[in-house]
Amino acid sequence: MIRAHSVEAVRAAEAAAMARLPEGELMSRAAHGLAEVAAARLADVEGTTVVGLVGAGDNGGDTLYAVAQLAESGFASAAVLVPSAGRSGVHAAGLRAAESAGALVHVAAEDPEDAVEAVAEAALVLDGIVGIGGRPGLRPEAARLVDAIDDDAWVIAVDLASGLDPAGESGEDDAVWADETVTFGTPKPVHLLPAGEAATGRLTVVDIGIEVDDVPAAVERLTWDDVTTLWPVPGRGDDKYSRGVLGVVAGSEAYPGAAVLCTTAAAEAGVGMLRYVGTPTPVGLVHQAVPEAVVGEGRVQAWVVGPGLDTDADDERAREQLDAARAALGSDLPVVVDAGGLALVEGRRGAPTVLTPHAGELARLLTRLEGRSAGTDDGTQGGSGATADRDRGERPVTGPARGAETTADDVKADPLGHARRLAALTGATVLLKGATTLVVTEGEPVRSQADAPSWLATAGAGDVLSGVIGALLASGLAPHDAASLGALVHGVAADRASGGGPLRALAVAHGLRPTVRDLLARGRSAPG
Ligand SMILES: NC(=O)C1=CN([C@@H]2O[C@H](COP(=O)(O)OP(=O)(O)OC[C@H]3O[C@@H](n4cnc5c(N)ncnc54)[C@H](O)[C@@H]3O)[C@@H](O)[C@H]2O)[C@@H](O)CC1
Ligand SMILES: Nc1ncnc2c1ncn2[C@@H]1O[C@H](COP(=O)(O)OP(=O)(O)O)[C@@H](O)[C@H]1O
Ligand SMILES: [K+]
Repeated sequence: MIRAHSVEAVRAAEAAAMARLPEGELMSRAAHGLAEVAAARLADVEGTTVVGLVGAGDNGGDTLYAVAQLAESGFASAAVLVPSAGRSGVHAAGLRAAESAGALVHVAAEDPEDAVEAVAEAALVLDGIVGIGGRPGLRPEAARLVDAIDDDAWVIAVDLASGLDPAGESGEDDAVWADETVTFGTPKPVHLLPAGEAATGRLTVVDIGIEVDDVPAAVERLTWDDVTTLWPVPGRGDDKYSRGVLGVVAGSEAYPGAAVLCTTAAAEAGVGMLRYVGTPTPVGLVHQAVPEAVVGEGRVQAWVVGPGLDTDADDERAREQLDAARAALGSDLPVVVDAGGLALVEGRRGAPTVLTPHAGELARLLTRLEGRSAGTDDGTQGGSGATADRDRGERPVTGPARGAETTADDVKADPLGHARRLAALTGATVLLKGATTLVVTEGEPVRSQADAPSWLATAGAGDVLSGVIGALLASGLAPHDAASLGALVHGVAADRASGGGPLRALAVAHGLRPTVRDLLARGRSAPG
């Protein structure tokens, strides 16, 4: 698992490390690690000129020492001092080190043209304008220098790309766009969250000796190794029931294919048994595509409700199916709610729940639930779960924008904030789909998965995802683990099925079995 820590946690760990290490040791380790990465990249880029953009804080200090080391190693190195205070505005000892190593120094406040020219000539740029002490955005004098960076230059962000919000909460257009980020001690939230991930580029973590293993993470990302630990593997004593039965209420006369995609995915993910509830056309298709599935209601350990569900359909079979969907939502069983099922969510359930909206669905659901919470309804889910919620006195629905409309663009501008709002409103695990998929559960570190190729943005891919997560929930995984592990394996299966080319959702579903097999085999062959 990759764990990112908040700025506060990093500062506390840094203070603890500084108390037991000689003065300047942490910065020296950071600068050394940075210079080593830069030297390795210089072997690959055309040209050998390195320019460090140096801001007022310790991020600029790291950069000055790295420029010094690169100059000593024989690279044509320069520092461009960004602050309006010029020389006196940057890390003094770092500046002395850079100058005595032979690096050129350009002071933007004294000769802006000369500074811009120096930046434009660099084959490799170290962005040391601001790090974890930075506020989002770039000041005009910094932006001018950043604009001068050559398109072909390799840009290494020092700790994080300047201009980004270190917490990754607010997006920022005015930031350095790095090819690569060299960060110190531990990743920061911005590196893993949609607001900063693209501008971060490749991420390298340099160990500087700060200790954060026991500190709760702010953001987590599951890696392939986690599949070995988390994936439910049957044992000798298991049977199909003990492994978990999944009920799927999906598909409709309007969207029958969703039922095939969802049940195929659950079967490919290795669920113990599948029950399917639907209308005649998808029932026929599921019979053909997934002969393992048993049609009709019965005892299950978890439900998937919603892929391809047509909540406007009004014939008798459709009404029966919608009744089954509402009963699942009103039950005390774990449920994955996707697509059409989201329209049936009335607020808190008293049982484990994973909501899997994309940005538009999340916006619609928030608008509806927050509109309701502005009125008299207490927002709890109908059925037996609602009674249980009220009896336990769960808190009423609250939200910052009660009654206001939320749009898909609002969600895209602040995915994490909106996913958190829906999680707070419903008590559910919210999986917000996108290039980076977020999994938010109150009281848990946010999980962020970015395993899939852009080709996965194709119709039906979400139906497959809900089937995988349903299979994991039925086997007993907690919603937070089921959702994030499901997103990881779905993304890896998509990547393998794509191989750099077009993808269809059914291929992702069929890729699940070999993907899980290979990820588990990888764990078995790993040393230790
Ligand atoms: N915390 C740690 O464990 C370590 C930190 N180190 C480095 O120290 C950095 C943090 O240093 P600081 O706390 O000095 O903070 P920064 O260097 O990140 O930035 C603070 C300075 O930048 C200015 N500033 C803030 N936002 C700005 C903006 N948008 N445009 C222009 N200027 C802006 C502030 O006025 C302040 O002078 C880390 O990112 C890392 O690079 C390393 O030296 C090693 C260890
Ligand atoms: N740009 C992208 N890169 C990678 N994955 C993406 C991208 N855009 C969407 N996805 C993924 O593709 C899937 C699309 O699901 P969804 O929008 O529900 O489609 P559908 O409703 O047609 O099944 C989700 O798993 C989502 O995370
Ligand atoms: K930086």
